[in-house]
Amino acid sequence: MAKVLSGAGLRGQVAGKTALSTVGQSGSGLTYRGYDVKDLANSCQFEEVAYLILKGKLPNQTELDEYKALLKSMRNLPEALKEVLERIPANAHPMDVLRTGCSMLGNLEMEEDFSQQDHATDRMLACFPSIICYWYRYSHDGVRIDVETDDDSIGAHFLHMLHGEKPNELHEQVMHVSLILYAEHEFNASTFTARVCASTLSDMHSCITGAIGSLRGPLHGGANEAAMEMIEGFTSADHAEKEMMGKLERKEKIMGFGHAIYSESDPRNEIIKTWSEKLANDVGDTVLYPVSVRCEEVMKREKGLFCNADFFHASAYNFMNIPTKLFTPIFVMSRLTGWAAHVMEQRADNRIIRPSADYTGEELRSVPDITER
Ligand SMILES: CC(=O)SCCNC(=O)CCNC(=O)[C@H](O)C(C)(C)COP(=O)(O)OP(=O)(O)OC[C@H]1O[C@@H](n2cnc3c(N)ncnc32)[C@H](O)[C@@H]1OP(=O)(O)O
Ligand SMILES: O=C([O-])CC(=O)C(=O)O
Repeated sequence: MAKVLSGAGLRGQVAGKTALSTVGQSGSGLTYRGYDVKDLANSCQFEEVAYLILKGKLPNQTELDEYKALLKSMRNLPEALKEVLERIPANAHPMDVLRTGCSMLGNLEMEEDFSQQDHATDRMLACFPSIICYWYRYSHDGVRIDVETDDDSIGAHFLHMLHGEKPNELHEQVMHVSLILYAEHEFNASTFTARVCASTLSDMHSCITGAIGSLRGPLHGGANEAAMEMIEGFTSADHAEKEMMGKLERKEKIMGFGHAIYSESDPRNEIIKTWSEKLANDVGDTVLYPVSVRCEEVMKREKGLFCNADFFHASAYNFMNIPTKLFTPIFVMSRLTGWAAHVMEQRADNRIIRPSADYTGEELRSVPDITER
């Protein structure tokens, strides 16, 4: 008989193997293929880290230049996909738009067999920012933007299309850091979704479409959006403290805090927090950053809970004038690398993922005639 797992949410259960990352092995700490995320965020561009995760090694300069040129050449969108995006209303959630965009791309540029998995992944990495911004600018501003900008990086491409002008150096740098921090995280809910889908030998677009749906929820990637909605309602640090205390008394969950694996801290927090502070100084903010810091203090003091990767991403993105609803789609632009690498890893040593359930329903019984129910 199958062993019944004790904790809800499969917490603490080993569900497979990975060579991609380690998460919270000593209560904190995150590595991608053996490199500390802090070192990667300090010294790399996002495209280097995407290459590391997807291809197994850090690129040399020539490899990086070639990879960036390849991605740059794949930013355009097929007309049929643009037509679909133009039909999605402005009040749709951009995560739903991206889910549809990914699925439609899979119809138009199908992964015929697994030998095309690298191409399918690179194409999505290059054109997800185009999908988000093409829809956003068409539905909100009525313009059909040119998605083939000459920007050097994925982050700059995104900001350029969104704002209609090239980003400054600080903003491009923050996008590199943010995309690196979000890129990979072992068997989190969305990645596990992708692996389960991959284990049926399904195609890459199906795996990624399912993962987008999993990431959307506020207990996972959607927390950066939910955190922003909360902090923008606070007018000062003292106001934030008062409201937070009320929420805790009412036993509400505060988005952007806590973690299923880390027990001491989320190493991504101190990195994005530093960049959020730099951005706050750059825009002369005197409210949002102090409010965020006070929320962090209150949660530590009252609940012993720490900020996860999402909390200070909210203020950082806000300082760069990114609309709140686009926060989680940026997470997708990055996590796509981790998802795809996990799909490839699953395919390389596959057995269909099919756990068992502990049955809690009725004993065996006979079907009554419809007149007797
Ligand atoms: C990039 C990412 O996906 S990071 C995660 C983003 N998600 C969020 O920020 C949503 C808010 N956080 C949470 O809901 C949770 O902390 C999760 C989903 C991240 C982890 O969930 P779990 O591992 O199941 O932790 P769990 O919910 O059991 O928390 C343990 C205790 O801390 C409390 N707690 C955990 N997180 C929070 C929070 N954010 N606010 C208030 N209380 C919390 C729980 O209520 C629980 O208390 P209890 O024992 O009195 O019931
Ligand atoms: O690992 C998790 O459960 C959630 C998380 O932080 C991530 O996916 O980045």
